[in-house]
Amino acid sequence: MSDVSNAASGAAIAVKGLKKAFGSIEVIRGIDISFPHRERHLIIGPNGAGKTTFFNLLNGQYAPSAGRIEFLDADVTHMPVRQRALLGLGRTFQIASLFQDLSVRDNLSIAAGAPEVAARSGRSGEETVDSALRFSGLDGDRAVRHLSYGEQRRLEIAMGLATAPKLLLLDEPMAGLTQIERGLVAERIVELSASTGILLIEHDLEVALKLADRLTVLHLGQVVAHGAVDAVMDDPFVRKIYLG
Ligand SMILES: Nc1ncnc2c1ncn2[C@@H]1O[C@H](COP(=O)(O)OP(=O)(O)OP(=O)(O)O)[C@@H](O)[C@H]1O
Repeated sequence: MSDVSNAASGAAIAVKGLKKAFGSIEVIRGIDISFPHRERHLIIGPNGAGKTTFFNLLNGQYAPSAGRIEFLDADVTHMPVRQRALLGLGRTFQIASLFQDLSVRDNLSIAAGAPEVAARSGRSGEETVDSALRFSGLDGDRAVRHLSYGEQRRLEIAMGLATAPKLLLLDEPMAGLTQIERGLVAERIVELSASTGILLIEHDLEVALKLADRLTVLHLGQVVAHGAVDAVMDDPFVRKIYLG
């Protein structure tokens, strides 16, 4: 790995020796990395590099084959998804998990409902929902089934926000959106990062590179570059992977 990072202090999340195999195929092949608090960090890599698998390990959806994961200095390696979420490790809800017959506001209320959310945010559930609603730019009374695809993607991110995360994992939030909707989501992500750290997987580099503080490139289950955006994009190996 070529390390072009600036020294980072105080990790929000840190992994050591992380590996994940499905049967005999090792998809994550030994990742050591940490992400500081309050950073907008972009993760890129070719299809099949292991980006989504990496997120699934971070949030507890998959158990690692080896290695250790620390979130806010606590060992969460074997902690279930819900418990990590209660600690403040958020992941956007998928459209499939939105309640289509309920209103936008009711969906946000469900996301904000856990007592830990109020404790973490220091705000009432209603305030958290109002703020997530403003963030979404949506009419709270509309039923989710009447929203466009782009609006539902925005609600997905707002649902993540309504859990008052300390770190939010966003997996391809721009996918399937128009150019205008991508711009809106990018603006929202920048706003969001005032109160939470963001780890973002995104294929649309034109939009995503503009909003990232730092960048990590995964390739064949390993980190091949990590650090400031310009330095990583100038890295000869990264250019080779992307430009051939
Ligand atoms: N549950 C699973 N069982 C078996 N193989 C899996 C599983 N999940 C992922 N893989 C394999 O792991 C590799 C990495 O997949 P992953 O989805 O993490 O890559 P990615 O970098 O997110 O790709 P993309 O950019 O296409 O979304 C792929 O070869 C994929 O087929």
